[in-house]
Amino acid sequence: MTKAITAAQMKHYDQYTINTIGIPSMVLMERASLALRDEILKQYPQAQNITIVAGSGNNGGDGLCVARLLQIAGKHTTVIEAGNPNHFSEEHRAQAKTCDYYRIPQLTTLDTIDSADLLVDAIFGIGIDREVRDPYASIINQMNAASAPIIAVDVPSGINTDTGEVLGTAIKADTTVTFTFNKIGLTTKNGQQYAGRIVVADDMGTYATD
Ligand SMILES: NC(=O)C1=CN([C@@H]2O[C@H](COP(=O)(O)OP(=O)(O)OC[C@H]3O[C@@H](n4cnc5c(N)ncnc54)[C@H](O)[C@@H]3O)[C@@H](O)[C@H]2O)[C@H](O)CC1
Ligand SMILES: [K+]
Repeated sequence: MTKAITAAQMKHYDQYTINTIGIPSMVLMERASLALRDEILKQYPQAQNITIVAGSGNNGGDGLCVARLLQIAGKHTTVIEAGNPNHFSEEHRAQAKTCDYYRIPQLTTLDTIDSADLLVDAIFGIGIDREVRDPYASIINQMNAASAPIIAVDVPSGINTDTGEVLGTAIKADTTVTFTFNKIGLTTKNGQQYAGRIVVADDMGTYATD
């Protein structure tokens, strides 16, 4: 049984790694996204048109980062920015700038949700802290209704990381790639139902010993 932790424990490990050990957050983000890219290429090799739906934080930052990595790997990637640009995290902003150089479309329209071969859920990760409302709720519902499989980044958006409960509405993922350790919420019956196949990406550089 692999170890499972809470959002607070994960944040502690991340902050310790970044602020005490000194591995930059962007390095962790790149390494998390490389693990995510590898899982996507392994599990969905046929997917050519991949739409990444990004929230405003670092879960969205992972999404923008993997959009670039997948384009370099020969995929056609499109980002849908679901978050408020005024709330973009520093890392999210940096990843969006990189996507500009790689000419990756960053849209606010939703029609590529229905035409994609694969959807990447990068809306919310361990930072979710309240009920999901519009516009996110309707975007999540549209993603769940689409024909494409969904791979969730770290935690299916809308699922409480610690309890597995649905915060209003949540992504029903085929696969979830969660970073460093599994999350307690994804070991619950409900969490597993929404996470689908869980892959723990455990070598992305976070210093995680107590
Ligand atoms: N070592 C690692 O595991 C790393 C993980 N990374 C990724 O970072 C996210 C956590 O990022 P964070 O910015 O803290 O939060 P989120 O992106 O999950 O949430 C974004 C943002 O959304 C706001 N918010 C929360 N709940 C709601 C809601 N219901 N409605 C609207 N908005 C909401 C809140 O303000 C949050 O700030 C982690 O999951 C990984 O994907 C890093 O990449 C690096 C290493
Ligand atoms: K997510």
